Amino acid sequence: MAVLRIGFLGPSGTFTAQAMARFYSGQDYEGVPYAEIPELFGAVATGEVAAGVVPVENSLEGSVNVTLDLLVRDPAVVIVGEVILPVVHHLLARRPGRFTRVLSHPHALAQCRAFLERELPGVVREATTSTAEAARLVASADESWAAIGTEEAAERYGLVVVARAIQDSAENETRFVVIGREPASRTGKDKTSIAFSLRHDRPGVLYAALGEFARRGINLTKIESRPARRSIGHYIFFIDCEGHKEDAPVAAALAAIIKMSTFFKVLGSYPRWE
Ligand SMILES: O=C(O)C(=O)Cc1ccccc1
Repeated sequence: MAVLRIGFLGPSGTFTAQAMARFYSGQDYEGVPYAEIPELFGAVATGEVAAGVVPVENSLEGSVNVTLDLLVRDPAVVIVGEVILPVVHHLLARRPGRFTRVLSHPHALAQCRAFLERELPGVVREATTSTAEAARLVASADESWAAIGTEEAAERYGLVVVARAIQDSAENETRFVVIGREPASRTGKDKTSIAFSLRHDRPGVLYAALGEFARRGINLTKIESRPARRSIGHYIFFIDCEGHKEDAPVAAALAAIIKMSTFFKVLGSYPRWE
């Protein structure tokens, strides 16, 4: 049988690669790196890869907006799984010394803000598409450049760890989603993600929408609003709740919310990460 091809935010050595390894542990798969999240969604949509792993939210920095926007807009892609991982950042360089520039994914730079202000004041911060891409670039740049990333990236690109665990909070966690084309089957320990926009025609519509979950005793694990990419005042709400969309209480709550919405999409029902 052909090996399962799984796309991930690459190159090798990213946190997303760690998430993929956890999700697919024990399975025969080949990781296919993509430098950009939109490219990876495209590869899943066309079937170039069987599934893909992308970061979606971080406990310090919040959502990865591009992932949320693509989950809403891409009609071919659904969430089929999730992975939550602790994230530990290291400062990587060709050798210890004085640095003039530090490269990383914008979320990694933000998660290490206190360290950078304290230890590397005035050093230029440069955003890259991933932490491993930063390490890859630093490996062939001037010795005064450093990257923030994983230990795997240091090994892979021939860098050393010059400062360990530099993130602002020890509790830093990132949630990744696994995306595919076919919905995941029900396991009994599932979660459902939805996105919707509410009618503006009466007061209290968000309250009413939340009430559909509350009065059925359905636990919410996330709520967030994003601009609907129209004028100010138009939002898309993202809600994750416990249960599968085919469980009777969840199905009834979703049916009620559809009636209040101008836009509604189930992003996926999938096994909860425990
Ligand atoms: O760049 C990476 O390594 C990623 O996988 C994205 C990311 C960046 C920062 C924290 C968690 C995930």
